[in-house]
Amino acid sequence: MKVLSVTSECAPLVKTGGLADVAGALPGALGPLVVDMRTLLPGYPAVLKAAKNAEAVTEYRDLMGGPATLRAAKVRDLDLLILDAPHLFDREGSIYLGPDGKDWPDNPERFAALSWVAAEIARDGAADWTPDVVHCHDWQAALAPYYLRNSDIPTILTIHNIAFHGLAPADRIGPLRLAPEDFDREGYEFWGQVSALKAGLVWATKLTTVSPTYAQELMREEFGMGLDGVMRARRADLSGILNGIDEQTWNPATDPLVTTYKAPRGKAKNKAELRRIMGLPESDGPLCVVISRLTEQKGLDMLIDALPALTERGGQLALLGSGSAYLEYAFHAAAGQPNVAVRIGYDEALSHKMIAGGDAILVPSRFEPCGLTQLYGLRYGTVPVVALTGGLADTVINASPAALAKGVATGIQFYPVTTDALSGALSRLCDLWELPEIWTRLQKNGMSQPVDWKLSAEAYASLYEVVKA
Ligand SMILES: Nc1ncnc2c1ncn2[C@@H]1O[C@H](COP(=O)(O)OP(=O)(O)O[C@H]2O[C@H](CO)[C@@H](O)[C@H](O)[C@H]2O)[C@@H](O)[C@H]1O
Repeated sequence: MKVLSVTSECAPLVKTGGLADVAGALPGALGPLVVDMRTLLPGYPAVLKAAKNAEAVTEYRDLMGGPATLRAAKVRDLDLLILDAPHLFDREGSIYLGPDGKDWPDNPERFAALSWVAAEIARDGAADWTPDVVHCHDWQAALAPYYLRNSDIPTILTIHNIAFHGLAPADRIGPLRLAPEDFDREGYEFWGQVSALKAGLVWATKLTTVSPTYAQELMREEFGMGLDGVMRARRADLSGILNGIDEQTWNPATDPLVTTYKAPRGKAKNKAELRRIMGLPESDGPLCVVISRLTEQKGLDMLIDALPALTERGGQLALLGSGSAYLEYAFHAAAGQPNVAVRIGYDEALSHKMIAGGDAILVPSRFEPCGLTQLYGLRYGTVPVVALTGGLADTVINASPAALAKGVATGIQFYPVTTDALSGALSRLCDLWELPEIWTRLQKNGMSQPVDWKLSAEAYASLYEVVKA
């Protein structure tokens, strides 16, 4: 089975969020299932630098406004096809945002070009390789199923986050190589604009998202971001396949970035080190960590108001994140308290030290397609405190009296997703922290819960067989 994975980011080469982790881990997870996956990725400067010996395999004279070259390279264990299009991708800084912090104005063209080339590879092959299935991720790759609409090549679109639609004004229909007759409610039109994501949702052979609960939520108005009707119409083709984590990178027993451990007591050194790095004093309460993009989705504005429920019981917070100016400012201000430490920025190495050194990890998201940091938390014996939504609902077993009695709980869930309920969850956390036997049980249960890719890779491999048949 040959599968072309089409993505705008891929760890460890280029990452802004969880999409990169998934795109980077899938090929390795699918290898043992005899799936030959190649990854089509934009030729950002960091990618071309990492793939210095990339070989040119196809030239395009005019790809959305300039010439481009498709290059093939192997970087670490990833088989890459890199779209080297300097007019679209040779830019320093963020891969999606210009220096003004706003989307690059030509983002629609940049990722339409990626999708167009995916369709070309699917039709004509590249480097003596032709995929059986095209697996697209998020809006950046969602035009590929549309460009392949008149072929019998099967496509899968995975929704990592339905909040991002890839909208463009209607006057871009021509430049984006779209057929004007499909600009309607049944097609890629969304309230008078072009929606790349909707095109994929309508034309892909199958749709997936990254947890079973989010698959159900997407069909509801509260979560569908205006596309719940499309999701309901495609209900029969939609499934939820839970993300796993890459255990080569995230394993407390082998992680080179932390003092390694196999049992919860091994966390003590990491906790002391984390306190030192973050400048936090000794304290009796639980040390909670957050590693997150700072956006509305992640619900961290509620955490600012709920913090007293933690700090008044001796608890501490260490937060690493970046994003909205308002939240960055609010957390800076919160860091004035002695038991709160905040790092604004993106720091992969620190994120490992935080997961290893924290007692608990907080993920109070308003919606969460899957969520990866709670999975890291489980693996590292860092008890997750999560909102009851999406993949957070599917991956954590709430410490209810019944689950505690049975000895199966792995964390704390709260609902509704409000400041009061989050405060309540932080109080429960402090209660459980004061019961060391139960606390250690939670940690051990989490550490032994499978969070790797095995089952999910099998689910993707079966889906590839279904669409290919
Ligand atoms: N400041 C920082 N420094 C270092 N590392 C940082 C960081 N901020 C975030 N990260 C890392 O980025 C990743 C974020 O992944 P998540 O799944 O939590 O959310 P995201 O919303 O980006 O992903 C979307 O796609 C993924 C993948 O499908 C879904 O799990 C998720 O629900 C969906 O919203 C994690 O690996 C995290 O450690």
